[in-house]
Amino acid sequence: MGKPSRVIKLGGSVITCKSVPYCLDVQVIRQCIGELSSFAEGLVLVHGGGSFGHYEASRSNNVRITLTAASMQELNAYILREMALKGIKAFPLPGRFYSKETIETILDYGHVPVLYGDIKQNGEIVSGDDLTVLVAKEYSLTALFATDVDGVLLGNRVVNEISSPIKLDTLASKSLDITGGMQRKIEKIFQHKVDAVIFNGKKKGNVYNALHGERIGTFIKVRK
Ligand SMILES: Nc1ncnc2c1ncn2[C@@H]1O[C@H](COP(=O)(O)OP(=O)(O)OP(=O)(O)O)[C@@H](O)[C@H]1O
Ligand SMILES: C=C(C)CCOP(=O)(O)O
Repeated sequence: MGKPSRVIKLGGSVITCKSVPYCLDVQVIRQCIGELSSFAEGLVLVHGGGSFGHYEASRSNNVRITLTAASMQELNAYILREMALKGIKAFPLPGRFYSKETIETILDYGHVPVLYGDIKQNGEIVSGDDLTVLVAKEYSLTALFATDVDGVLLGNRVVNEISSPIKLDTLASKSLDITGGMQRKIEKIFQHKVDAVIFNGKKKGNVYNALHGERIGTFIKVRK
């Protein structure tokens, strides 16, 4: 069975303009997909919700669940098409259908599984952060998180390495986020005991460098 060799999440803050509803950062999406194309073999790609899923999930109306699911499907379809344009065989796996077996089957057929943050019928949100740490844990991989900041910031400076849970001074957010942002991401990484890298995915070369195993951004060292 195909086993993943790398897992990376392109955060919603990277692939969308997170403060503007339904706004894709097309140039950055193309740049990221171009950079990850050299690592397609064994790759698991996850993406977040940004101003698609977070926008719809934070509105209150009686079709919130429908629109949240639809917005994420729409964002995912865009990512899949851009991957296809680069010749990458990619196949969607909505977060609500996550299973290790499905990932391995998609890999067996020679596709890159593209998982994404999602909503279930009962309204429960499945965060792309959870999916990323689950895959990293299952296959003992380092979870790579591309965001729109250079790493974890403490007093305006990027922390190079974190080896115990920290409480962040949360930066004032200009955008909607219903899954807990950077603080929850770090908590989930420690809860699931996976190593992780948090870096700026908007900057050219960073997705390539992270997948290549270079030290960029913040390294979260959890495993002994
Ligand atoms: N101390 C901090 N260090 C770094 N980022 C922080 C901090 N406090 C808040 N943030 C915010 O965290 C954001 C990144 O986390 P967020 O979960 O929003 O990203 P994402 O995973 O790309 O988004 P999505 O959930 O849409 O996929 C940054 O945009 C930044 O403003
Ligand atoms: C808001 C929705 C539907 C997805 C959340 O996924 P995330 O952006 O990875 O936290």
